[in-house]
Amino acid sequence: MAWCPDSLDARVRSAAVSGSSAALQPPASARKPERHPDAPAPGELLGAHYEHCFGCGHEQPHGLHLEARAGEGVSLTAEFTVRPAHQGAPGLAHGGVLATALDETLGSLNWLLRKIAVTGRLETDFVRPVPVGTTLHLAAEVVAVAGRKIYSTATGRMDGPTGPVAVRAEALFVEVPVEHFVDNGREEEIQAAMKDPDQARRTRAFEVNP
Ligand SMILES: CCCCCCCC/C=C\CCCCCCCC(=O)SCCNC(=O)CCNC(=O)[C@H](O)C(C)(C)COP(=O)(O)OP(=O)(O)OC[C@H]1O[C@@H](n2cnc3c(N)ncnc32)[C@H](O)[C@@H]1OP(=O)(O)O
Repeated sequence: MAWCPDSLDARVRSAAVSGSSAALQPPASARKPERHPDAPAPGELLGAHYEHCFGCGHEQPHGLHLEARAGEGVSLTAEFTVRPAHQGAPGLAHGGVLATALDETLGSLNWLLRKIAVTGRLETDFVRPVPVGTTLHLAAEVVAVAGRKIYSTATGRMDGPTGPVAVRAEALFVEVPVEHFVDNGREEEIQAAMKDPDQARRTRAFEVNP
């Protein structure tokens, strides 16, 4: 089938109105997210939560090297440039890589709440093919919080921050204690992380600012 921008626009509209699965609908008891008073100011870079993270780690040579910047409220932006290593079809980004970029961007939001949380559910709409060399302009926000459950949404646009939507996602993150990582992570990396003073400082920030 020939590439047709009109039908793509229709799909963007339908993705925006079709809604997500019931598991991603906040319950009636959900409340508005509250930006933590110690969250980075709008415009500030958030920094990596772990230097070897595939999404944001500076010391991860195979990673996406996403850098998120705090926005107003509980929102942020990030940019991701699709490199040849990210291909699925020739010259096009792999969908799993795009989902990773969305997952990382959504995960970074939890810094603004000062909560440690992991992805429970991630639903992704792939709306336009994304060629290698494209810079995706990602924008994400937390829409609701219910107990440990954090509901958030993200879009990735092409040709600038107000360009056409290429991917979008809705997610449910679940807040976890630090023990989630200590108990489940491979011993080798956990020990190294515990010995790293920078990692200890980042982790402590969450523990002393509940
Ligand atoms: C010094 C060393 C320490 C280092 C510290 C490092 C700090 C790092 C800081 C930040 C790291 C952030 C990393 C970001 C990376 C990007 C984001 C990712 O890719 S994260 C990886 C992918 N995700 C997972 O690996 C989760 C695997 N899943 C689990 O571990 C569990 O299933 C978990 C925690 C999600 C839930 O398990 P439960 O036993 O704690 O809690 P339950 O009771 O099952 O769920 C709580 C509520 O959430 C709902 N829920 C859970 N999963 C759901 C799902 N899939 N769909 C819908 N609802 C779900 C449940 O229905 C329940 O709701 P009701 O309270 O009853 O209303």
